[in-house]
Amino acid sequence: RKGGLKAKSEKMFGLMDGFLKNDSVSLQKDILDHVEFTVARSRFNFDDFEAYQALAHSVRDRLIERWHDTHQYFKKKDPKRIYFLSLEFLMGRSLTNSVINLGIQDQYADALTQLGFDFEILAEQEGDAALGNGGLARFAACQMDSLATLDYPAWGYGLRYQYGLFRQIIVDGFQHEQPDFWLNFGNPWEIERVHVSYPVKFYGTVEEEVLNGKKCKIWIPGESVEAVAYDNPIPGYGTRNAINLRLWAAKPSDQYDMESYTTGDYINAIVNRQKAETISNVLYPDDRSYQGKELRLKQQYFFVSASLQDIIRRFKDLHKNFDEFPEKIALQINDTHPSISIAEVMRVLVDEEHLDWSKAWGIACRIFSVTIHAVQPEGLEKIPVDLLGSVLPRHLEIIYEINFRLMEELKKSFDQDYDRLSRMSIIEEGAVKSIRMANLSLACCHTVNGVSRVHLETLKTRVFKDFYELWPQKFQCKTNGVTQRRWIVVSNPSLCSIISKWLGTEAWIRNVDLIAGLREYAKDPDLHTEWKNMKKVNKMRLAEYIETLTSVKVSLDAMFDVQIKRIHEYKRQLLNILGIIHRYDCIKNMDESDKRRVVPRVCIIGGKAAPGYEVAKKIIKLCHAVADKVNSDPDIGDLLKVVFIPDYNVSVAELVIPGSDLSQHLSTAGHEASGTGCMKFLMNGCLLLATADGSAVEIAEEIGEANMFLFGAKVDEVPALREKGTTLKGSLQFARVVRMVRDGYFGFKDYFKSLCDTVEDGGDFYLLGHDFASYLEAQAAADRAFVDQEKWTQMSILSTAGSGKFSSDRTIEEYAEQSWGIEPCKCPF
Ligand SMILES: [N-]=[N+]=N[C@]1([C@H](N)O)O[C@H](CO)[C@@H](O)[C@H](O)[C@H]1O
Repeated sequence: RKGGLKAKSEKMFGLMDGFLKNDSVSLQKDILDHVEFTVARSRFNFDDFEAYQALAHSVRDRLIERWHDTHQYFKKKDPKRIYFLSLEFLMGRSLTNSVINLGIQDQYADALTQLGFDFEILAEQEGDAALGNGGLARFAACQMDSLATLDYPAWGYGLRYQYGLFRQIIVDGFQHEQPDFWLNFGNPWEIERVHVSYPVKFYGTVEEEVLNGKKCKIWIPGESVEAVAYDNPIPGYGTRNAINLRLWAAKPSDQYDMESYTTGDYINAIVNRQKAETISNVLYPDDRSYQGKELRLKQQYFFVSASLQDIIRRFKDLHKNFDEFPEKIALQINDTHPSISIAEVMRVLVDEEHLDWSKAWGIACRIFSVTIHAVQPEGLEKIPVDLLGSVLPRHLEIIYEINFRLMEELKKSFDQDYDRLSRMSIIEEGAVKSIRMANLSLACCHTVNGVSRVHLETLKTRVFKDFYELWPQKFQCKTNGVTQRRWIVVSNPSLCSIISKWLGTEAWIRNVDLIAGLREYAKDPDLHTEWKNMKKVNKMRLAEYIETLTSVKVSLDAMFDVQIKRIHEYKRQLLNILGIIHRYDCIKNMDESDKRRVVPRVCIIGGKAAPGYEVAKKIIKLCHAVADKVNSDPDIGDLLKVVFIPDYNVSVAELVIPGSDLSQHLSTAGHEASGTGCMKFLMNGCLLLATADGSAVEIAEEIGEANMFLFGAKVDEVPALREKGTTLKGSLQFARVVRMVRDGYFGFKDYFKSLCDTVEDGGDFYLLGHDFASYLEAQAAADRAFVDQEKWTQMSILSTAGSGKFSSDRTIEEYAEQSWGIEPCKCPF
């Protein structure tokens, strides 16, 4: 059989005429072949979208080629693998990133030119894969790019939502949500693996029976759904490695309950089967946490069960003994969303592989690690016991057993300290008895990661204080990072060329610490000229986009001041808008000579509000109401323009960030676990105006506080300030601008009343009033700096030069060395 197989593969290899060719002519041939044979259009008559589809399929061929070679090699070397489980992946577009990482962008650009097409125009045909909400989801995507580029043997696992994050439509300044039919015209970047599918069980009961003299539990499920794999090759940059992001879609299981058919209840059977498919239908659109939604729990267990069945099958292909499991597998769960996987591993090892409990638990504790993205305890997931008991009865039993043994262990250290025991319990007593998924994760995971140094301190001293005092060794900091491939090379090619030119190498794209080499040229006038021109080119592109979308004409000489992120009270977009009202009010009361000294601004805000988040939706409306007033006021002209960019997503970020001069990160200190948008702006030489919160603290250490504009209460000052409550008075300017909104200066007086109430009369939980004065000072400092364009350009260059730490490559290397214990496994050919 071995001989036969060997002969067969030699024959196969013989037939294969080597690797796909990437010269322009070969690419032209492949693209036209896909027009005719994949898109099935005549090669003499096809439109831009069909050209894009054909182009995408020709790129996909090259991804698949590397995907195969990489996985053949992983199989051969059998290294320890990292499996990254995330309920969300915000991938964005794939075309440009793929051809750049494959290293064949120029060849494709030439091939298309020969065929009479423009690469950039075809790239615009692609829709975003928006399978996530915000930072946590994009963090997962950046991680995958770095895992591939650094040649780590890694897999990503998630859900293939039929509908991605809703499209944001703005009507009369109000947000409306539209479903995101992202799969309508197919998805060339995925490969449906009909042969890779697993049954996933739900509901039912748990029976006990004796097997070989040992009592064991049998779960009799009530429903079964089929999980089918869709593979998305993730190419590394400057390497042949291409790893896999395997997303699961729910299909009706092929088990026919003949019962219903015989009774002619056919329709019902079909409806039930369709119900099964809904599990992977839609992404929950809220960046905050979810308490007790049945479908959400089913989504979490669905992808966890399918992923673990797939992981264990792959392990068993090469290994017989589960003692080797922790040597070969590391499991990273992205926040607590996949933490039901801990109970699932215990169920499989104990109930199906018949390992005894402590052996199984020992294995679980050696394979799992978790990244926590939330800061506030109320942001931590809890699942009602009744719900879990109904959907996953055996898992509830297992979690009770885990908790029982945890409590027994804790009693050894904290015998009478019942408050601590109840705080650390995985089971939360109370009105709604619930499972604390974070406590389950902390009880099992060998490593618990915070996403910035400030965040980890908050987890150690507040959120998980009890667990930190018991297991300090588990708590590690892995400050987030973003990939410079997408956030410089793909989205800002002119900056990419400048950096490579002045560093005299492109090696920084794989080894970003080299970017610090720009520091020595920070005052170089030639670099300043090129740098300013690069920013101008990107600002022109952004200005055109703004005019097309909102018909607002903006001046390129103005400072482009940007705040783009999910709309949330703690991110304080309202502080930005109240600052704009103050600026508007000041200009209105200026005489012409004063106006000549005003630094013109274009204030750009963008972001989606969770559909049910009324306060956030009011903030979006207020932004539009202020924009309508300011932009139509002849006294203001180009001194101030306000623009809300609708439907903010990864592709919009790739256009806005390179064209930004100043970006705002205004979270009340202690509320932003990290923030990753700030890192993308930093890489693109955009100056930061920020509170000392999350990763902004580490950014200030890397570039120097003098190269950014910090303001506001510090993390350790906030609790005391909140104590002050009503006595805490905002500045006069603050009271004035809130009054203008409350009095209906921008209209919608009644509608904005509750919004004003959130920041006045002692209700100002996020301290907008307290921080307003220092916020205006920081804004004034930014104005003064912007006037001195050489100073500003120097600060901009030093921002990019100091951004190396915030590459997801550094983040991944830390996870690999300190958490996962994995080594690179580079595909040789
Ligand atoms: N969920 N969650 N958490 C977040 C973001 N909202 O997605 O994760 C992001 C990624 O870790 C953080 O940057 C951000 O501060 C934090 O709020």
